Order: sequence, then structure tokens, then C-alpha cells
Amino acid sequence: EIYCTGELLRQVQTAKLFDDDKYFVDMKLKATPDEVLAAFQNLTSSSPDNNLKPSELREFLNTFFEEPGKEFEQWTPPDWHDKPLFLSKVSDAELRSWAEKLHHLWKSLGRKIRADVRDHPELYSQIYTPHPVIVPGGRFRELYYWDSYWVINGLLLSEMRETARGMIQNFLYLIDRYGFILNGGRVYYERRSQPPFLTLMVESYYKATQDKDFLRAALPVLEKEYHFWMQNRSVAREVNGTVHVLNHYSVQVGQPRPESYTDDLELAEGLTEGAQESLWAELKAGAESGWDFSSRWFVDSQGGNSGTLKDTRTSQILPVDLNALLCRNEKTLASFYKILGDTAGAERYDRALRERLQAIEAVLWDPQRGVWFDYSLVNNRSHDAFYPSNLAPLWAQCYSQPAMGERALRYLQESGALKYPNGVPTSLTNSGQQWDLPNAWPPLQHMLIEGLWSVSTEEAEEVAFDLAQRWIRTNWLAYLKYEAMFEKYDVNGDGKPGGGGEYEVQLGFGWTNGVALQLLEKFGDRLVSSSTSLTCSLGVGLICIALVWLL
Ligand SMILES: OC[C@H]1O[C@H](O[C@H]2O[C@H](CO)[C@@H](O)[C@H](O)[C@H]2O)[C@H](O)[C@@H](O)[C@@H]1O
Repeated sequence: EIYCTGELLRQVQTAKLFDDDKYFVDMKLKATPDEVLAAFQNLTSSSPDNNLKPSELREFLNTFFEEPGKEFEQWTPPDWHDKPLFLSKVSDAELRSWAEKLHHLWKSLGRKIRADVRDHPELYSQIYTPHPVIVPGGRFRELYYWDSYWVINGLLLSEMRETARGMIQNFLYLIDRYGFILNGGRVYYERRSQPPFLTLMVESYYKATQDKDFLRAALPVLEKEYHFWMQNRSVAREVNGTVHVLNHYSVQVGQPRPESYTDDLELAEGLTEGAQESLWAELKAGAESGWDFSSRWFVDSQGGNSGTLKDTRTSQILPVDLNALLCRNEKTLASFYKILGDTAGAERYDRALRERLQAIEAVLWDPQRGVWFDYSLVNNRSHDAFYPSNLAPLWAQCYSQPAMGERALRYLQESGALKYPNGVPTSLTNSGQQWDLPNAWPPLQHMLIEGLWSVSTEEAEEVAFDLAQRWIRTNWLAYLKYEAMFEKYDVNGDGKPGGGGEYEVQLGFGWTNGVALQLLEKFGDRLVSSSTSLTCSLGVGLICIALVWLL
């Protein structure tokens, strides 16, 4: 009550005292929850209809709440240092100096939670975690689960191993406490997770440090998270007499999201109570997917993949990327057991991996189109729209025949998604939602580029490099214009931040910086900052060389 549900939350949010509903639920209490609720009850019982006027609510908040941000103390990552080695891999001088600036940004995104949050958790929506974190930035003041994978990879390139290790330890702590990892570090995120990337964070850390003791300590906790997904987020499907188990996002909480309360309330206006509850649960499942929100989760009355936000049915879709991610988790867990010499453990996850592969190929792989599609449980058929997530099995290396990789490349080339100057859009549908055209998101670009690179043919590697070049160029151009990094970008225009959805585009930005650093490190010997040279990289060859020479 107060931060997640109840009358106080309802009255404050519907009075729209702040531009963003997240503001109120991030405020700190000045008195105990009981005292605050009793004072509220007192006031409302003496007001007409038990409703306070906006001015009374404002006064009430001034008395009992502090502005957001009081939960952190000043902190600079102690392992930050000038000139990490990877910078020397970036040949283009302008990109190298920009990479240095990105490396500096970790200092402004670092947060340490005050001990008072640990000692008086009832006064905060912030959840205490023992180690400092790198946050996404802007309105996202707290840690976020899947964002942290790209942040940690960036930190490891920046040689900030202590900070990366601390972030992983926070997640292990959250699993011990909740049985799974929350969407983000606030009490209002307590009932949902996000794409399960912790095992891969540990893999990145292990690759950088070879620390077997850390791996040994983490492994039982990683297994616990894996079981959470298998026990609470799985569905069985029979195909040709064989039962396959696949995973989906699902949250059984039929109330508006506290941090976007009025959006959810307004969207559900006019629906029956049951339909409202089910829509709110589906929106929360959408948030759990990390793709909040997208036409990808729309299921219309005919069972097709069109509609509006009101048609969100996330739990009714078996998503390609979630299953590819779990497949990669299974492979990685098996490899951890092998490293630690535990053959039985390795065999357990090798078996899970074999079963996953069969399930993905039976239910999600489309042999005609040569790619993987999300599967709808509403009418037991695929949703064949384009999403970069359709190629996630490449990134996870979760497919049985090398030819499938080449076919998926062909699918991508024929999809129309490669025609945009700044990267691959999240979908080809402009729904006004932020996980749709024209937005392109850093994690999706990175997974696609890595996936194509892993196909290992010259053609696939060239497409991967070309996408990396386009992405770096748009990030860099936007940085030149705004001196900022954004959570998402527009696939059109010259360095244009993304838009749409329920909040303003945010600056900072954790995963964007992590992805840019990874691409700069991987392709640093070839990436260029100027558009003349970009045309060269796009294959205009000799004419281009002559042009550069003339200029
Ligand atoms: O407040 C609205 C929603 O905001 C978050 O989602 C978006 O930002 C996250 C942090 O960068 C990112 O992980 C997610 O993919 C974005 O869509 C939050 O995670 C949602 O739960 C929340 O409802």
C-alpha cells in the first residue's frame, strides 16, 4: 500500500500532479507507512466524497514525502581509470575520442544506495542491494535487469571489474531474496522479471577474469533462477505427438502499473472489471518482456497480429528471443558445470539444451520462410511479422544445421528491414509504441550484429559490419548534436533519438553506452566517423577511394 496499490496511490496519480507517474512512486516517506496512511485517512474522511483536491494532495505530499533521489549517496566507481586498453583498438581518431567520453559516462551513471534504505526499507520504494550499480539514466534511477547485461559488458571493456562483479552480486542477492530477479530495483517491480540475462553476465565476467571460485558460488543461484523460469513461465505444446516445453512472459497481477498508473487506467476505461484485470496483467507481462510496448504482443479478435495497445496479449505468445535466450542459458550452464568438473550437472543442462533445440525447431522454425517466428497460443499458429528477435537463435547459436543460418540471412535481406540508414527497426509497423518502427534499440542491434557475425560466411559478416557502422554513426551523430546518449534511436534521419510510447526518450544511457563500446572494440579497426568513408564501407569501392583522395 502507498507505492503499489491503494487509495492514496489512486488519488495522487489520477490528480496528475507530476508529468510522469513514476515520480510519485519514487518519493521517500518522511514518516512510517502507518502514520502516512492514518493521516491520509483522517484527511479524506473529512472531505466530500473522501477525495482530496489537488492542492490538498500537494500539501499532503509536501508534509509526508521527499522528492526522488534521496535514496542515493555520492559515489564514483573506485575502479574507474583513464585509458582502458580497448581504446587503442579504435583507429578513427574522432570515434576514439568519443569512446573515451563514453567511458567517462560510467561515473555519472554510478549509484550507491544509502544505508538508511537497508535500515528503514519501509520508507522507500527503492529496494536495497548491497553493491553500487550503474543505472540506465534519466527517469530510470534504479537498476534494471536486462539493461545490466550490456552495461556489464561495457564495464568489463572499461576494465571496471569490481563494479561489474558488484552488479552481478546484487542480482544473486535478489534471487536469494525473491527467488527471481525483479524487472528493476523498486518495490513496484516485485511481481515481474525481465529477460533472464544473469547467466550470460556471469559468463562475461568469467571470460574476463577466469575466476572459478566466483563461478562455483554463483552456479546454484543461477540454477535457482533457471528453475523459476521453468516452473512459472513455461507452456507445453504438442506437435506431431511430441510434447515440447517452451517459455513465455506472464504476470498474474491485474492492477495498473504503479509507475504508469494513469496510462493503464485510461487504456482500460469502459472495459468490464474482468477485462480490465486481464489487460493490466498482459501489460505487465509486456513490461516483463522488456518490449513495453509493441505491436508484437497485439492479438486481434481474429487471432491475427494486428490491433492496438488494448489488444496486448503478451502471455499468449511464445517469443523466439526468450526461448533462444533460455537455450543459450542452458548451453552456458552446461559449460559452467564442465569447467567445474561436474559431469552430472553438465549432462542435465545438455539434455535441457537438446530438448529446447527440438522444441524451437518444431514450434518456432518456419522451414518455408527460413526463419523463426513467435507462436500464438490463441490460434496455434505463427505470427509471421518481421522483428529482429526472429533472428535471435543466430545470436544464441541455437540451431541444428548451418544452412539455417544462411537461410535466416536471406530472410533478413528480403524482409525490407535493411533499407533504413541507421539500423534495423524493432518492427515494420508504426504503431506509436516505442518498441516498433521507427525506433531501433541498442540490445536488438547488438544481438542481431553478433548473430550475423557468428554465421561466419563472408556475406553475413559484411552485413553485420555494415549494421555496426550504421549504428555507431547514428549514435555518434546524435552525440555531436545533443552531447548525450539516448535509450533508443530513430532508424531515419541524421542522428535522431527515438520517440513514441508512454514517456519521453531518456538520456544516459546504460545499455546504449555498453553496446557502442562493444561495437567500437570489435570493429574498431574498420569503423569510421565520416559519411564519405561510410559510403566506402557500403561497398562503392574504387570510386569512393578516389573521392576521399580528391577531398
Ligand atoms: O515506466 C514504463 C516502463 O519503463 C521501463 O521499461 C523501459 O525502460 C527499461 C529501462 O531502460 C527497459 O529495460 C525496458 O526495456 C523499457 O521498455 C520498465 O522496465 C517497465 O517495467 C515500465 O513499465
